Amino acid sequence: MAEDNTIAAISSGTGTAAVAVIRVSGTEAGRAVEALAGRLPAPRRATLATLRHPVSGVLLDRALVIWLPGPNSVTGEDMAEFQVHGGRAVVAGVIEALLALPGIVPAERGEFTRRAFLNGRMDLAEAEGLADLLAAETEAQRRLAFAHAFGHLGEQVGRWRQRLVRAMALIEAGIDFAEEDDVPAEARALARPEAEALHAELQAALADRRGALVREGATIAIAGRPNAGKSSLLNALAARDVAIISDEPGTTRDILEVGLDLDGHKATLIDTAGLREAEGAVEAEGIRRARARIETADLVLWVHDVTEAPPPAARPDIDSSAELWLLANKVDAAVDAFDRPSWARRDFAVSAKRGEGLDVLTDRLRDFVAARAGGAEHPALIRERHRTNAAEAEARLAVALALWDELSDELLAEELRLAGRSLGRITGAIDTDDLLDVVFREFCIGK
Ligand SMILES: Nc1nc2c(ncn2[C@@H]2O[C@H](COP(=O)(O)OP(=O)(O)OP(=O)(O)O)[C@@H](O)[C@H]2O)c(=O)[nH]1
Ligand SMILES: [K+]
Ligand SMILES: [Mg+2]
Repeated sequence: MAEDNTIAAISSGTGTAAVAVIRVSGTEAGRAVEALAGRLPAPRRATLATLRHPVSGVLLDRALVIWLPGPNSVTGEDMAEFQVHGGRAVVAGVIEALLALPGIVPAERGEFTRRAFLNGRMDLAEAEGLADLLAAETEAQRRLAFAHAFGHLGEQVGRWRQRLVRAMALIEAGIDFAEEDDVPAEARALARPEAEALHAELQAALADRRGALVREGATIAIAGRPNAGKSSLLNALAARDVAIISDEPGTTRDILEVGLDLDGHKATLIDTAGLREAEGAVEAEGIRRARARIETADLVLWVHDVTEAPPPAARPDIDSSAELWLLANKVDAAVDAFDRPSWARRDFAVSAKRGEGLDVLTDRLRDFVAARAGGAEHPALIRERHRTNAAEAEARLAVALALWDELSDELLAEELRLAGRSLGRITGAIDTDDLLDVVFREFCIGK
């Protein structure tokens, strides 16, 4: 699929650097190299060249030039790469020179990757993984993104579609060759286990929430009564003076968020308004927001001021299915022993003010996030788009399985085909030709 324009852009980010990489992709890439460097170097060899402006002849830079003829290039098109000195004026001069050539335009955001996808150099999920790789901030994010950028989801979708194709092949065989004797009558019965297995696999993949946890990070909400020391804890864990702390109950109203990197795992720590009967409209709104945010958290740290009373025996009144940990705070001021109340999964004796117990807490937080996000195999569905398509396929299969004995062969095959289309959308490929291949390969119909 050839694009009309040849695109050019700096690929190494803006700002001064030792080296800047300028990439060109499209049919004019070769001519662009000739125009600036005076000749086309041997393919795939970094070659030192003097670059001049093609119109004015002005000297631009001495640079490494790499000529990458398609289709075996990242985009699938002819490409060229100029590694120039990374000054702003050098980069601007080379780009200006490139754009002065006919047929070369500035690349749009993501356009190199888009062309790579259109030319079949990568599937949609890989393109998304590449975007994640560029955005990765933590080690866990980098690993997941790397897997996805190099085919992890595509391979999984391929295996799912194979199951569908086998099931459809069996059913289609029943349709196309209904008159012939040597096609087993139980084709439909043979197809069902494939559909069931796929359905179960999709359900399991949809139940796996690790992708969002790694990409967006776990949300850890700090909750408790006013003045328990929630904001003090946020500041202590973030090692920054983020939240206002005071001895006045009801200090925090807005939700405050800080990002934590817990040994390579991303987490978002949230400070919330103290929960009580509000004394005014503003505090009431703060409490409403706090409750809403606590509801969706992956973990709730319930901070309790032990100088006031022992921790409550009854579960705090919050709407959340997340694990609740009890933080008995201000142990620097009171050290009475207490039994862990039954609602608390874990308890920690801490002093947000003096830092006592916070190392242990941080270690357990890291374990929590690592256990939730980790696992032998990387998660498959890590974006809402993946989930939507997989959920569509899962719903189609659920219908097909529920009505397996009632639907005609045609309708049953159609349901499965639609499930396959939903799966195909995940990688951006909806091919159907493989269907007949499987009929012949697996079923020996022509015999
Ligand atoms: N002695 C002692 N005092 C603490 C500790 N943690 C917090 N405090 C004090 O408790 C008071 C309230 O602290 P905050 O961090 O503002 O409490 P909060 O839970 O955020 O309060 P609200 O935002 O009003 O709900 C302040 O005077 C803190 O200095 C602690 O570990 N030990
Ligand atoms: K306070
Ligand atoms: Mg506060």
